Amino acid sequence: MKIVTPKQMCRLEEQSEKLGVSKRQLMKNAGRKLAELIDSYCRNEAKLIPEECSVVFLAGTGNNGGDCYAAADILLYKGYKLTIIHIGGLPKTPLAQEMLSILPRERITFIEGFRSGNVEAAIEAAELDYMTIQPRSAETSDDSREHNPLDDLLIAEKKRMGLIKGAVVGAQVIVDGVFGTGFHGELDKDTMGIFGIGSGAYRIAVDIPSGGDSASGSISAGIFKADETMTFGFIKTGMSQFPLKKYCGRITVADIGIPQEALKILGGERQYHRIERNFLAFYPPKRERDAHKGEFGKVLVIAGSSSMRGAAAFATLGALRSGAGLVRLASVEKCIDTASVLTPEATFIELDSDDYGYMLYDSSREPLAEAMDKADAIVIGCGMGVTPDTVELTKYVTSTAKCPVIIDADGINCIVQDIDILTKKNSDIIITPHMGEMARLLRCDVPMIADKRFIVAERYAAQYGITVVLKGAGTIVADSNRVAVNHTGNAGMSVGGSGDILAGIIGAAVAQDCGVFDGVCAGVYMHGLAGDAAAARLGMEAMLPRDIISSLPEAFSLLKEKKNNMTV
Ligand SMILES: NC(=O)C1=CN([C@@H]2O[C@H](COP(=O)(O)OP(=O)(O)OC[C@H]3O[C@@H](n4cnc5c(N)ncnc54)[C@H](O)[C@@H]3O)[C@@H](O)[C@H]2O)[C@@H](O)CC1
Ligand SMILES: [K+]
Repeated sequence: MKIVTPKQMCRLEEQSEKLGVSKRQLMKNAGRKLAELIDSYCRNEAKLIPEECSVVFLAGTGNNGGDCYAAADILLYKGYKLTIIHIGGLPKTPLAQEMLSILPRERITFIEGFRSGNVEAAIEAAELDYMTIQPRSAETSDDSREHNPLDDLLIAEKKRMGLIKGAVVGAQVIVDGVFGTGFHGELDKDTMGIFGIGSGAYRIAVDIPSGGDSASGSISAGIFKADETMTFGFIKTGMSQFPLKKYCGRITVADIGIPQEALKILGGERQYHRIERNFLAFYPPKRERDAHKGEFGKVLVIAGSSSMRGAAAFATLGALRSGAGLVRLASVEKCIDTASVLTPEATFIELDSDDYGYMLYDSSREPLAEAMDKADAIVIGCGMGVTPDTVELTKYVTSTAKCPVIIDADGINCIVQDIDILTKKNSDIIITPHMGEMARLLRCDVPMIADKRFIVAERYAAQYGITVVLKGAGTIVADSNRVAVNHTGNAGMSVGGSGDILAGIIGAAVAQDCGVFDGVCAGVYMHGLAGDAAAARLGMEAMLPRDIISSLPEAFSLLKEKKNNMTV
């Protein structure tokens, strides 16, 4: 499924206008889809008739609010009880103003959900009064107090707040149309307060939950928490990322009539996708009845050290369980002893180690050169340690390999030591950092990466001409002109060892001639799908990385089922 950045969405809307579908029409269509969603929820899920349903729209000053007015126009004639709370002021965009102007004011309850300047002044004055004026003497009775006009304003303000609270608490549906793709910065306290009013209503966000950054997925404090988000045209990139994704609830994509032809405007730029069934049409490659092992790719895994033996075994098993024809593990003796018990199907190349159990460079070159020559994909780094020798080894591999190289874990830490590993490459390179490793690569803090996952992955991929797999919930795969986001996987996979398996699965997909970008996407998706199958069987708490491996057969069946049933 295609996803877009908010900027791309704006360009699509502009182009749509040029092609004859005006923004006004798009807003009307958005309103109609939103009204259909609300109507369907009330009738089919809440099992209520419109006359029993109170729908409260929280409408901001921009076009997101405009969508609410367009929806209200339709719901009103179906018989719904409607309240519109203006948040932040009255509409400012011409389209939203027009949509509001056609609503029959007498049939809708309108509430100002923002303070006027006078009220702000009254509150300030009251606070000042509270802080500076001495307590009145016992003889001064209330009757003798001078009438203060500010008191009237404060009473009116209390009443206004009471009205807002009453409307929200009594609603069956609350619709958040405060901010859409135009949001930036932080929510103000008033808006947060209104979002925070407790209510049993069904909460629908229009386009994106207000307070969310539709480009990056970062959020402001007090963001609207939706049960469902109806987004228009396409899912926005930020909605595929956490924390925003958590606040979207169920996501429905509404077709608002953007002409297919408008998409051509995005032709020359980076394309964004969600990885799903359609994306994996080529995967796994077909197995003919007379196929032999040589047809399904040879993966060379260079991994492990005497203190991290499991990592090498996991990467090897990940590759074997994902269809690779032949898998060779090059590692130190202790690691091979462990891996040969766990993965007898693999073959092994024993490399010399230093006194601490890490691979040595000089003596490894020759045996590796021969193995690299035969490989269709190389996985390097899992549990390898970072020493001057492993740095040299990684550089040697990327500068001489003739097939794609997947650099994981300590392989990435080696890049931190020597960027030549990426600049002097001889073939396609894929790096698979989690956010901590990416932060080390960029010499910055993890929160900086978390806030800008797309930008970071895209720019790093473009800068070095490589494929970046930025791991974490909503893993991003980026090369120089494409970005794909994964949605499979769960928190039970956040255990040491999961990443090694992913590197092996990607190695197998790439070795099976699936193409680098597509193969990487397939690997990321299958890893998550196997994790989901393991979590369903064992629970997120108890599952182990080895269960991801044992769930790979189920994941392949699930993928086949999805393809047969045409589900995502
Ligand atoms: N342009 C179009 O053709 C269409 C737009 N649509 C809707 O329009 C939305 C985008 O509308 P807008 O661009 O008007 O933007 P929004 O409605 O998201 O935001 C409106 C205003 O809020 C202000 N604002 C942003 N952050 C703020 C903050 N932290 N505190 C206070 N004010 C803040 C902005 O400056 C802007 O003036 C979409 O999300 C979608 O819902 C849909 O109607 C479909 C068609
Ligand atoms: K919204």
